[in-house]
Amino acid sequence: MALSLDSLALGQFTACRTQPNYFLPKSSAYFELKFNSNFNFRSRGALVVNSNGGVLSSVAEKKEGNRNVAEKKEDNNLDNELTVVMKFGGSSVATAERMKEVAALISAFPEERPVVVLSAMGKTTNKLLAAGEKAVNCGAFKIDEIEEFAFIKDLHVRTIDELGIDISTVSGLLTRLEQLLTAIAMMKELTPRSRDYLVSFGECMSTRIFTAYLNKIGIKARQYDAFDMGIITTDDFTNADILEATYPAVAKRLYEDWIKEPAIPIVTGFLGKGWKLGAITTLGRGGSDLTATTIGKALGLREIQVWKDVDGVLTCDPNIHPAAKPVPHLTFEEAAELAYFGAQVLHPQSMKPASESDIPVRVKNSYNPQAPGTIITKERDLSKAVLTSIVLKSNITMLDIVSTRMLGQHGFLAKVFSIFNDLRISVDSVATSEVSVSVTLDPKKLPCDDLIREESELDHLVEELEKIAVVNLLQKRSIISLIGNVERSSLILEKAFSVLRNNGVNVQMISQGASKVNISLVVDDSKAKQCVQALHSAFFENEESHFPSR
Ligand SMILES: Nc1ncnc2c1ncn2[C@@H]1O[C@H](COP(=O)(O)OP(=O)(O)O)[C@@H](O)[C@H]1O
Ligand SMILES: N[C@@H](CC(=O)OP(=O)(O)O)C(=O)O
Repeated sequence: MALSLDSLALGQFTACRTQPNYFLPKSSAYFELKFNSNFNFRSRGALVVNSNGGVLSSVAEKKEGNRNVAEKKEDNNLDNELTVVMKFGGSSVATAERMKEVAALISAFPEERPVVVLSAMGKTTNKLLAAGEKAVNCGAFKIDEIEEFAFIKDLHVRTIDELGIDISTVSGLLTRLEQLLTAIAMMKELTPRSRDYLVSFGECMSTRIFTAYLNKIGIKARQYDAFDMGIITTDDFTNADILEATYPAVAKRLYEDWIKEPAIPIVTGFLGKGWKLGAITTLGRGGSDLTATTIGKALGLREIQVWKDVDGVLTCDPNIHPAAKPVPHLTFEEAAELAYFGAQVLHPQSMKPASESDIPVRVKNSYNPQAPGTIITKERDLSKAVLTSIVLKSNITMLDIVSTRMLGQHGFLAKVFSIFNDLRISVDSVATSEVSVSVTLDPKKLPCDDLIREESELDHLVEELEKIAVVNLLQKRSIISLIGNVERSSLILEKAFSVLRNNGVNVQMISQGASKVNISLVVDDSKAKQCVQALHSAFFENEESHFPSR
């Protein structure tokens, strides 16, 4: 395949053809590059080209790893490159006033040149989903009567008025949103693909409004829809995974635009484009965190900041226990376990790109920017660490599966997990004995999108398992995850079981397994919040007990 390669806009290079360690579109080729870019930093990179020699994507990876900004300043004239990602969630951009605060935050760090990732304003995503559900049954001529649609229009038009920018910033999107809701009403159907297109309007509007405001106050900014910027995903609508081809694609687009005319990129969080169908996808609820860490990895930036409405990652969910306190420092592993086992503060997959590129993540409070927040890095000093945080995931289903001795022990576990695999059902935690295995699974992760099908999925799973085992299905359970220093697990368990015993709570399953930082305990939903409060009091507050006398 004759490939004619043009010199990159980034600079001259030498290229050698190799194979990448990730998915490559058909009839394309991958070249390792050694080139001295116009950014005056020596780096190597990768180039994906198609059979006509057209550059599909490229990436500039820093050879020296992540050096701090001060060091790089010595490499003459490096003060023109992007330095950090700043992600602002819905709570941080919920109103015009909040957007002004965020603009002030961005301009408060003149030495930084951020890539800004925004979520939809406030609870717009929830409102869009509710509007879509109502559109299915309301009739094509009654879209205007959907209160959530009216709320969305009013919020965005009012925000534009208060910021003093032109309504044309979002008028086209609002028209298309009404057309989409009408189409959903006519089809009487809201598919996962339509759902993703529907929610995308939230981030598309918030980023356009914010970009227009920044340019109005003299801060040069450029808006990007992530699905047109190189965030390439699987086609798993509502829960798509980022594909490796994203990193060179995003790097190419942002660096080339930055070279042509430096302007702060304002990128839609949460969104991507499926590589096969080319349709808009979303990264799972809270997915803007993953957008931020993905961009940080793609550009090899110094730090990824995730701005929230709390003073960092806390010792538990503040909605469960107001005494929750900020955790100053976490490892990527601790943060990933926290997020996976239910801490809404971070998207479950968001730590992976940051950990892979060893870029620190800082969780800050946009309502209290003076607070230090939480820094998340590869390692931290655990010498004084016992318990770091308590996480609660409710409404979990537990399965006790006892072998009927129809299979030799070696075959029992293999057969059990092959059934889960065949039904595409993921398992959260496992505890096994010689003749039984207990697993927990999150109904929200069942491969279906409604409650009725959820029950039938579970019935099908039990039916298959009962061919080789006696199955006990236990619903309305909670997993309490104790994230901490595994070297102190005996102390953690001794204290935790004392607290739970004093609360009259029976632990139905315990799992520590592969994770070195997480001990999971399964209890009844009805007791879970009380347990978290009592555990928090015992581990993070004064020593006296907070339990009812027994
Ligand atoms: N361990 C925790 N630490 C901090 N916040 C938590 C924790 N567990 C749950 N939360 C909740 O997560 C919220 C912040 O996450 P999120 O709603 O995604 O913020 P944003 O929309 O700004 O990205 C907090 O308001 C808090 O209620
Ligand atoms: N707006 C999307 C994406 C997101 O990450 O939002 P937030 O940053 O507010 O959690 C959602 O609600 O899921």
